Amino acid sequence: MNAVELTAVTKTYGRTRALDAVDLTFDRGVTGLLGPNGAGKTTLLRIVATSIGADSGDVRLLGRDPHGSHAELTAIRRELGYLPQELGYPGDMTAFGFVEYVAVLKEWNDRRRRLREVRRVLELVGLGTMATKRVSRLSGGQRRRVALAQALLGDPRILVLDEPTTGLDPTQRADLRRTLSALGGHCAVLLSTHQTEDVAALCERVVVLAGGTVRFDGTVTDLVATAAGRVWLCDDPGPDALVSWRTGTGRHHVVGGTPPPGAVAAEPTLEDAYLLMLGVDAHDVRAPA
Ligand SMILES: Nc1ncnc2c1ncn2[C@@H]1O[C@H](COP(=O)(O)OP(=O)(O)OP(=O)(O)O)[C@@H](O)[C@H]1O
Repeated sequence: MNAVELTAVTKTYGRTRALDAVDLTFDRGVTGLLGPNGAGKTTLLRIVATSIGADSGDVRLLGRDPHGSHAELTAIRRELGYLPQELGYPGDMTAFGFVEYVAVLKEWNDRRRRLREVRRVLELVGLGTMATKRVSRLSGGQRRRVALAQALLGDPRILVLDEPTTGLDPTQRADLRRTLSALGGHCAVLLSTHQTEDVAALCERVVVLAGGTVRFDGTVTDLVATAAGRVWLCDDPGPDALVSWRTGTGRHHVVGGTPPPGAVAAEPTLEDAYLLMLGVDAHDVRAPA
């Protein structure tokens, strides 16, 4: 049994088909979800987080049906952590107060165990010394880490993170990568991001979504390999490049098209492979509802 099993999952908002017959399974390990704006990433994550239901198809989480009984849904949610794209903070709570509030909602009824767990997750995200600060007085990156802390309560078996690195500085991103890679040893970590370098640095597996369908599902190495021989460094922008730009060294990084004279083959990055796979207009490709 995989921790997450999605079969022919479809979700439509009005005339927009956000997900179109998606089949995916996730188990232990860190999976990165890439895709342009409007690809369906948040919709997919919200379905896995039991925040919304699919219109059709089958969703199994830890072998259970989230649309089954209330008891089944509660059992799933006890083992699930979710960091939404945006999180509101009620009132003028401290970091500790906010995470404890979520712990109460998650039915951590034993006060001593609850306080210990809140301290543990705040330490885990590096906010141990900030616990008594009001959330409204924290920086954007610190607030994002408070949001992450609540997702880590109870050491979940499924961890759903929607753009977790937004607002984090490089040191905090490195810390987050260390935390998530450790969690991936026993937990299905599913994260969406626009940062291909985070996926390249952290994820064993990458899923590319566009127009509500899965365009790629495999290892980062396999996705990068699809760009082999299609990326160059040269003095001029490529005449028919998919995309090219002048780098800090003064040479042009050219992705796709025919190599200009004097071009030297460059080692492709995950971002190059992603751009080549989707093309520049991928966000316009959408199945009609
Ligand atoms: N509540 C909603 N009502 C109407 N349309 C929605 C709603 N939520 C999402 N959509 C539409 O569904 C499609 C998929 O949206 P979704 O937020 O899942 O994409 P995404 O890949 O997460 O995008 P982004 O990278 O911009 O966050 C988009 O066309 C979006 O406009």
